[in-house]
Amino acid sequence: MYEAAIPADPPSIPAIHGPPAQAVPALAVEELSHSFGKRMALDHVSFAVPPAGFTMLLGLNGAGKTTLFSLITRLYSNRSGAIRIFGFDLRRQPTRALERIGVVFQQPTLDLDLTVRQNLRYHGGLHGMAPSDCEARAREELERIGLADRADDRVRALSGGQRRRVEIARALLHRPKLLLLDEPTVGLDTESRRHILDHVRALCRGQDLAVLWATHLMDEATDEDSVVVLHQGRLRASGTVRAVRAEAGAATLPAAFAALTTGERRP
Ligand SMILES: Nc1ncnc2c1ncn2[C@@H]1O[C@H](COP(=O)(O)OP(=O)(O)OP(=O)(O)O)[C@@H](O)[C@H]1O
Repeated sequence: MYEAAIPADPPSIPAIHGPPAQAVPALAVEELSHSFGKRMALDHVSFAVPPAGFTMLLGLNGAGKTTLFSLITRLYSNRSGAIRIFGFDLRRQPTRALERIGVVFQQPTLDLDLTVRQNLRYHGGLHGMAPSDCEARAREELERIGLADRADDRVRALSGGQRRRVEIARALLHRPKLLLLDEPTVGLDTESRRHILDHVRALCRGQDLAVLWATHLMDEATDEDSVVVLHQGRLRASGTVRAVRAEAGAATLPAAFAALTTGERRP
């Protein structure tokens, strides 16, 4: 009911005269804070993810990456600050905001005793997709990840890397425009890691998709990426890899990251 009072379109109408309108970010996080008791997991964090392209969310253990994902997916509700997805405020327009995102959580969430197809159908049902559309999309995404021939196998029979790929296919089933992945390569061998990363980068290029990929593995970032660096709940840097390197006065991203995440909280 609350949503009916809100304009259907995000606030990005370009002016006919005047400066060109900025593209609405896929994700805008504004002054976001979150505490667990006295522990501040996120402290006035602000950054934006461009509407298409690959953004790495970099942070050591405990930086606040999972807490941030939990707030963006509404597992927790934010009491301070704002989260906008393609201009839709998550608190005021949750349906419009959430339908635009797909999520791969840190912990695997497939039902191991259901088949691949049944897992995808279940997700499509939750998103209100018509069964025929859901079937067609499942076929499309399974073909894209090279697992169409495993659609009727139980997930339990798949390798760790294959399960991750199914989770990515599932996250994309309802055609989101922003894909969030929380440490999606943890626990995978080098080849599976590379395969998953290459797959998501290709999606990003070919599907006009914005990706936010949380990791603490520096070697997963490239010079073309945008990065957001979190440390102990605070934003330490955000922007292109080049800008972040320049800000830290470092020659490489790992060196910049080390410089930005050393020591205690900045005042
Ligand atoms: N449910 C919770 N209850 C209490 N404290 C929590 C809870 N979840 C996270 N924290 C704390 O919040 C801080 C941020 O944790 P978070 O899991 O968001 O970090 P992270 O960057 O995802 O780390 P990791 O890479 O280890 O998953 C940590 O100090 C953590 O101990």
